[in-house]
Amino acid sequence: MSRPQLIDQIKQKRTFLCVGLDTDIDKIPEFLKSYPDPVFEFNRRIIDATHDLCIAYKPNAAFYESRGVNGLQSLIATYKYLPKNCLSIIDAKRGDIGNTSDNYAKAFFREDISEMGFDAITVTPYMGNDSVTPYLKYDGKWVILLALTSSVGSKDFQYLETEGEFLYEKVIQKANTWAGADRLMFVVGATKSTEFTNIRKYAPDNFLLVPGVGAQGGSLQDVCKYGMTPDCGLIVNSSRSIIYAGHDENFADAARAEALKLQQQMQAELEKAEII
Ligand SMILES: O=c1ccn([C@@H]2O[C@H](COP(=O)(O)O)[C@@H](O)[C@H]2O)c(=O)[nH]1
Repeated sequence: MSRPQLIDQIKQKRTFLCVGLDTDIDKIPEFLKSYPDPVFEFNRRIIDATHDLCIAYKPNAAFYESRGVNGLQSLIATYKYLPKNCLSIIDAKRGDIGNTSDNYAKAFFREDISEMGFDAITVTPYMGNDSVTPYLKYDGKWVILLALTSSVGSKDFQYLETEGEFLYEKVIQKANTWAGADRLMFVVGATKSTEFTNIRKYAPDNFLLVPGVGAQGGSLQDVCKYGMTPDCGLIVNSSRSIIYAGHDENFADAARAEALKLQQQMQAELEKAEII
């Protein structure tokens, strides 16, 4: 999905919500366990219940890889089921030397080889240019680089000062010399909303993938106040607060109700900023 298509989806659907598919087999309703692929069945019902309220889905690779071959089958089935008008993000947080990154890129971008052709992948920046460029070779695919994460541990490295700047500021500036805002996004945690004004100095046009609203307590309103651009520039993810909102046969309805609350708040923010 290109940048203009993404912006168009945000305006049409009046939302910039990403539903995180962090599907833990131990947390899904018991009645789904009789299905051949319970995790896929759970995801399928969540997607059916939310696709008009969001513009992206983000399966987190850890929840699938931890189940070995079965998990990979669930991930592939989920990828294939994702609506084409939603940005598909694999939250894999990969990063390694060039030839290894080439293979991570194949794993998640080359549908002809791996059966998965996600639109975007999250990547860690700390091994530098040659670890990131293999993902940028794929025209039309997005790299979403970790900049300032929602984690408490972000202070350990991302706030280290070097040449008068925080490391996360350097990451954003350097990475923006590798690709444009039509291919590169950054992860910035909603729990860091006070930093958004600063981040926009270095990333005025990039879309930001913002996790941390919902279970981690980040404020959607603050994220919008300090991080929104004339193109919206935000994809706000929520995983647990949506997908585990209900625990019985009605879990998909409960997920929809939570997604709807966020969509309505996002619509209000888009209207306030006169984007729609
Ligand atoms: O800084 C980061 C980067 C990634 N994540 C991921 O986003 C979701 C958040 O899930 P919630 O249930 O809404 O808290 C999850 O997949 C994380 O691995 C993040 O939280 N912070």
